[in-house]
Amino acid sequence: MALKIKLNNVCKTFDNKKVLKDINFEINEGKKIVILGKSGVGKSTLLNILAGFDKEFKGQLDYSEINTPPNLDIGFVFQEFDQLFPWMSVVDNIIFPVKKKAFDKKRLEKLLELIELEESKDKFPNELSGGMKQRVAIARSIYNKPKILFLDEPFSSLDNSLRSSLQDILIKVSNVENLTFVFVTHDIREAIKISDEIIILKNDKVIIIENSISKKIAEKNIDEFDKEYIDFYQKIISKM
Ligand SMILES: Nc1ncnc2c1ncn2[C@@H]1O[C@H](COP(=O)(O)OP(=O)(O)OP(=O)(O)O)[C@@H](O)[C@H]1O
Repeated sequence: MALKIKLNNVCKTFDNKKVLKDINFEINEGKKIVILGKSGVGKSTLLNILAGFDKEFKGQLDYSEINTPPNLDIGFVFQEFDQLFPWMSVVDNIIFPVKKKAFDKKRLEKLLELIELEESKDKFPNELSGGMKQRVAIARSIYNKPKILFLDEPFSSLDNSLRSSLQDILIKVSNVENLTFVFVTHDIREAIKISDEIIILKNDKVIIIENSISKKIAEKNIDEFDKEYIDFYQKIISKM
């Protein structure tokens, strides 16, 4: 059996305000999924429900081949740069979730190389840039080989060139590790670049689009695809 998360009529209300209404879709193993939508549409709310942080919702959420989260079957990367422990080195932050149970030196070395952290491994968070902190957060979230990784706008506070290099690292890591991930963003360009499936969210509406272009973008310059695809997504969002 393969990993599957199935949402059935998921609804969420805050103070009588319906934020999510009858959301239905599936997350399947190996997929790189982006949830795309304007600010305030409920992307983080949905991610928190999927990751098991918020249990107060209506509807059904079925997990196959994964223990109902939150637990170490999932990894989570937040937007904020302060998600690392300031009193721990890069290495200690990365191995923290499983420190006592199973420290795996080879695993650590592989991740430090893959996420380009070798030279910073003994530094502390206050010696790192925002981009470096987010790289450490990614390394920590996947050290234990979670079955699925959730990322909530992890690069949105970075400038464009740094953001692009972090996207490249995420693509590389997810290919090498065969990661299933769900990534929230309001940036169409980012969504097109890193996903193979885009879920466009607008309250009670969800449109799912297979993103065959992402593989081509990995080899070419995204600007070559800008006009056609960004116009396409903008039209969909404005019509929803
Ligand atoms: N704990 C809460 N209590 C009350 N309202 C909330 C709470 N969390 C979120 N909301 C409201 O739910 C709506 C959706 O918020 P959410 O953060 O999920 O949106 P988002 O699409 O992730 O936005 P952004 O892109 O700006 O982060 C917003 O109107 C927000 O104010």
